[in-house]
This record gives sequence, structure tokens and C-alpha cells, in this order.
Amino acid sequence: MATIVEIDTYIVDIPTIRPHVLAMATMHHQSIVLVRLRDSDGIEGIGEGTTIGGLSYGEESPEGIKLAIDTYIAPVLETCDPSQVGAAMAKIGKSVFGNHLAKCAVETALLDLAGKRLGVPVSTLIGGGAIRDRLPVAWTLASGDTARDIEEAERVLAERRHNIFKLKIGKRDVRADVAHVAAIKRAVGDRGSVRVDVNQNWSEAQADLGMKLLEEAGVDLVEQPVARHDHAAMARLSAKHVVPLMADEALHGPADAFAIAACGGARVFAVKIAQSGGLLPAHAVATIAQAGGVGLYGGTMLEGGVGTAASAHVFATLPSLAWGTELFGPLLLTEDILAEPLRYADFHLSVPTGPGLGIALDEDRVAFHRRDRRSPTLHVVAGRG
Ligand SMILES: O=C(O)C[C@H]1C=CC(=O)O1
Ligand SMILES: [Mn+2]
Repeated sequence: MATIVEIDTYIVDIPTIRPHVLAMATMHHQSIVLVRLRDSDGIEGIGEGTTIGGLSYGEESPEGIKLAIDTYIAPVLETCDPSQVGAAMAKIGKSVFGNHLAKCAVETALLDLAGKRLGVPVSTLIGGGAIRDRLPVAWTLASGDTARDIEEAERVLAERRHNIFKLKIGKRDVRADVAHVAAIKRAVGDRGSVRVDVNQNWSEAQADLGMKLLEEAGVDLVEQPVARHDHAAMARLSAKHVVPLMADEALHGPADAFAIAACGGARVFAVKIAQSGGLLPAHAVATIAQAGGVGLYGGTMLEGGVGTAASAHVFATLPSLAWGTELFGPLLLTEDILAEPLRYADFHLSVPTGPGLGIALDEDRVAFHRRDRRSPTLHVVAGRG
């Protein structure tokens, strides 16, 4: 049996191409936690754990993800057969509660390693393989300025890069937010789909008004308008409005997916590998959605190239993906950390085809942006390095 002989985790900070304004934080850079595993045959697996806006989006921060892996997951991983990904994650789950982003990073690295060992893409190890080779990909307009957002939409439409737009709202008064969205929808017209993400920032009463006005403005989808735990309000809003409500922050794996599907809390799920706790649980979330008649959208935590490729492998296996994906994370960053960037063309992202994730890191770029580049730490498994 091969064993893991090296586990290296580090944070890479990359500036964004412009401020990304969300209800809970304005991003000027993205902090990506990379996990690199090496097994006793010298095969490497890479994973990514990424959140948004430090601790403002969810319970895990970049620093916390690294700590959870180094201190609590690595000692368990050392005892696992890296080719048995499900068994390894089950063992980790017995001693580490929650920490879905850290688990996603580790599971991604294990799947990359297993895929390379078997000579197959990660999609083949999930749900029977890819059934599509490219994915529709949305862009988020979130510069904080309506005119700048319209300019950006015009540019990416002209480049044939995106024709689905997600607008981040919830920071201002409901009517001011709706006026901003309506102006963008008027400019885009029938050339694209306009959707909004409120990131939990409305009360139920605000959401009731907001969804009505957004529907009148021609918006196609309203993402997580109210608090993630308020399934009852989500169900009432879903039943009342024609514009579909999409669950995002409310979904932290298969149990949430079942609860929300069962209570009619959302007509669409934003499936995220990070929030779900990995690629395999994300696939389970999608399966529950499909069984419950809930539509699917491939979500992102604004990951870099590694997490984006991992997500693409899962979404490529889904029989129906009616709402497309938002796997544009690498395009929001000033630099790519992959040796060969992912391919975006004709409103789609191509799913990588090589063994494992089908990607490689640009070692120089990664070394340059490493937060700890003056004092790197490497966890070498005792007696095995
Ligand atoms: O969906 C979120 O809440 C997070 C994320 C996805 C796209 C984007 O701009 O932010
Ligand atoms: Mn969202």
C-alpha cells in the first residue's frame, strides 16, 4: 500500500482585478489555501480550500483551514491508504467535525492523486464520469458602480465570454438595489440572463418586496435572499413568487439539501464543493436536488484554478445543469496560478481532460504569492520522507 509521505499546506494571496463588492465584504484579493500531498511512489495530489472575505462569509477562515489540515487532518491522513478516498474521508470525518472547506481541500488532493495513479480524470471517480465537456459560465458584476458594471457586461458579451450575469446586492435599501439591477437588465436586454445574490442580507419582508420588484424588472433568479437557517421563510418566499429562489449559504452538504428540498425551501440549488465538504458530498447534494425536482447551478467560492477545475469535474457529471455555473474565479484574479490557464471561450469553460484534475501549478507564481515565503513550513511525515 502506498502511503502519504508529505503534506504541505500554504496560503497564496492574489489581488483581484477590481474591488469585488459583496453585502458582507469588499474583496481586494483572494486568499487561496493550497494542499499538496505526495505519496510513497512520488505521485502528487493538489487541493484548494478557499473562502470569501476572511471570516465574513462562513465559519472557516483561510488561516483556520490551514490550521485544521496541519493540526487535525494531517495526522489522520498519515494513517490512510491514499487510493481509498472514501475510506480516508470517512476516517477524517470521525475525528474532525465540520470544517467543510478544509475537508474539501484534502479530498480534492486525494482525488487528484488517485486519478493520476489510475490515469483517469477526477470526473471518472465521481458519479460515473463526465457527460459534458464544457460548462456555461456566469460572471458576477460587483464593482459597486452601475455604469462600470454595464461597461463590464458589454465587454464580456462582446468577447463572447459570458452571457449570464449575477449581481451582488443586499447592501443598500431594497428599492435602490432594484434600481441598480433594473438599469443593468435594461442594458443587457435579451442578450443575457440577469440574476441577483443577496447573500442573506434581507429580512423576509424585504425579500417579499425585493422578489416582486426584481421579477418585474426581468430578473431570472434570486439567490439566498434571507438568513441561511430560515428554511421556513425560504419556503414561503419560494411558494409565493414566480422568480425562483436559489439556496446557497443554506446548503452545507447532503443533510441540508434533503431538509431544504423536503420543505420546498428553494427551487434551485447552488452546489458548491467547498460548502458541501468535498466533491463526493457535492455530488450527493446534486443527486438529492434531482430527486426532489430542484434545479441545479454550479456555484463557486471564488476559488483559483485548482478549486475551479475540481468543481468543473463534478459539474461535468451532472445530467441536468439547467442554470449553468459560475466557475469564473480565476478570471477575477490578476494572475493565474496554473501553468496552463483554464480555457474560457464561447460563453463556456472547458472541463480539463488529463489524469486527476488535469492541471499543474505555475511553481514560480505560487512561490511568489505564498504568504509565508520568508519562512515556509513543510509537514514531513515522520520516518517516511
Ligand atoms: O455566491 C456567493 O455567495 C459567492 C460568490 C460566487 C460568485 C461571486 O461573485 O461570489
Ligand atoms: Mn451566493
